[in-house]
Amino acid sequence: TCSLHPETKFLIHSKRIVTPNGMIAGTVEVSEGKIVSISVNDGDLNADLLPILDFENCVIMPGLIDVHTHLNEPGRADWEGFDTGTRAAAAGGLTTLIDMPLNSYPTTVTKETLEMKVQAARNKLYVDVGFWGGLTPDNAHNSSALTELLDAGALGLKSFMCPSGINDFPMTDENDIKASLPVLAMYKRPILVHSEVPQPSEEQEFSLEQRRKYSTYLNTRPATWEREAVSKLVNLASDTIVGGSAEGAHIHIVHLSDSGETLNLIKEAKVRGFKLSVETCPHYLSFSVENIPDGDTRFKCAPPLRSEENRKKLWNALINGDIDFLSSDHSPAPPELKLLEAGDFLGAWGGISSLQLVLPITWTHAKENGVPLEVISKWWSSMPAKFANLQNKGSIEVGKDADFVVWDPETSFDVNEDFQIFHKHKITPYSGSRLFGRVIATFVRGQMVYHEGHHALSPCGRPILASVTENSVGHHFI
Ligand SMILES: NC(=O)N[C@H]1NC(=O)NC1=O
Ligand SMILES: [Zn+2]
Ligand SMILES: [Zn+2]
Repeated sequence: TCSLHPETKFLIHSKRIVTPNGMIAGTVEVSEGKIVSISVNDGDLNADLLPILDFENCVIMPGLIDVHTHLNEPGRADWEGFDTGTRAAAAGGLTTLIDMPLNSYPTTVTKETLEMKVQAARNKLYVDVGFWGGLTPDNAHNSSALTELLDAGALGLKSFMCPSGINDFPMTDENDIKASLPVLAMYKRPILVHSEVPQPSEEQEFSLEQRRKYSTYLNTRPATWEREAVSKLVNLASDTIVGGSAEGAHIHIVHLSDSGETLNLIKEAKVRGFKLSVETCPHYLSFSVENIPDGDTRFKCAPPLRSEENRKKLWNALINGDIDFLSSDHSPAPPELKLLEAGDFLGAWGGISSLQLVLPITWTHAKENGVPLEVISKWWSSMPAKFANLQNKGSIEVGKDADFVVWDPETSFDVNEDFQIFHKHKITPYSGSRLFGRVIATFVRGQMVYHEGHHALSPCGRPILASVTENSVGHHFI
C-alpha cells in the first residue's frame, strides 16, 4: 500500500533521464529502494526478467529536495501539517523535505522537541523528511544542549537575525550565532540564517490605503537589512576557513532577495574561501514589486520582493552560480491571517505558499532563459543534497535511493480551480499563472508515491535523522 506500483524490483525507462553524466536515453534498474544499474539505450538489460515502466519521452530526474519547508506540525497543523505538506510535495515531484524548526509549537530547539516532531510525523509522511534544529539565545551558549539536539539527529541549525513572527522563536544576534559555530564545526553541520537585521527608522503611521501597497511594506524592510545581516555573517564565516577556529562549520544564507550589495558581499566571501552558501526562492525569481496588485497579501514574504531590475539580476546570479541553489520557503498560514479582505500588507502573515509548484515555476522561467533541465536538477537536487549531507540522495547514480520525478516539461497547465492543489490552504500567489511542466509520477525509495493525481494508499516516507557516522565522511559543500 506504500506504492501505486506493486514491484520492488523493476526497470524504469525513458528517452530523457537526467544523470550526473548528462541526459541519457536509457533504463534504470531499481531493487529494494535503491538504484542498482543504469544502462544507456537498451543496453544489456534483463528486460524479459523484470517488469518495466516505460515513460517514453517524459523526463526522469532525481526527486527534488527542498531544504526549507515550514510544515508547522505539531502545534500548527491547521497551517499545513505533515500529511498535506508531504502529499503536496509528492504531487510536485519533491521526494525529500527538510522541515524548519519554527511555526510548529513547540519549536524544534531541544532534543525533546525534535523527538516530538518525529513522533508527530509518524504515519503521515508521503516523502522523506529531515529536520533542522532551532538556534535561539536560550540554547546558543549551552553547548551541551546543542550537542544533544545534534546527537538526536537535527541536520543542522536555523536562526533568525530579526523577529521571526513566532514568539517562541526569538531572534539571535551575531554573538549567539558565533557561539554555535564550534559545536557545528565538530558535527560538520551547517547553520542556516534568516539574514535580515532591522535598521533604525522613523516610527511612521500609515493609512489603510498606504498599507494596501506592497511598496509601503517594501520600504519598511529595505535591502540594507539584508546587507547588514550578511556583513555580520561574512565576518563570522572568516573563522570557517581551513585552519580557522570554526573549520568544519558552514553558514548558509536562506532566501536571498537583494541581488545588489548583499550578493556582492557573499561573492567576495566565497572568493576568500569562507564556507558560506546562499539560496533563493522561486517567488524572488517570479515576482517584482511593480507588478503586485494593491491589497494582494498572498505575495507578502520576508525579505520582501523587490524591483524588476533586482529580480533579473537574481536570475543572472543563479545562472552564473553566485547563488548556489533553490528552496521553497513554503510558509503557509490560514487565510484569515493573510488579511485578504483588508489587504493590509503590514498586518498580514508573511509567507508564500508554493511547495507543490516549485518545479513548474522554476522550469517555466528557466525555459525562457535557455536553462537546460540538467541545471534545474542541480538547483533542486544535487546541490541541496550536498548541502544537507544527504549522501543517499540527489542524483540518479548506482547506489543512491531510487527517488525520482517523472514529468512532462512540454505540457502547460493553468493554476485554476481545475488544478488540484494538495496544500492544506489553496491560496497561493501563483493562482492564475500558466506554468510548464506537468508531474506524472513520483518515486520515493522505489515506491511510486504519486501518479496522475493519486497518492499511494499508505504514507511510507521516513524521517531522516543525521547520524554521527555520516559526519565522519564530512560535509564538503563548497
Ligand atoms: N516564520 C516564518 O515562516 N517566516 C517566513 N515567512 C517568510 O516570508 N519569510 C520567513 O522567514
Ligand atoms: Zn526566513
Ligand atoms: Zn522560512
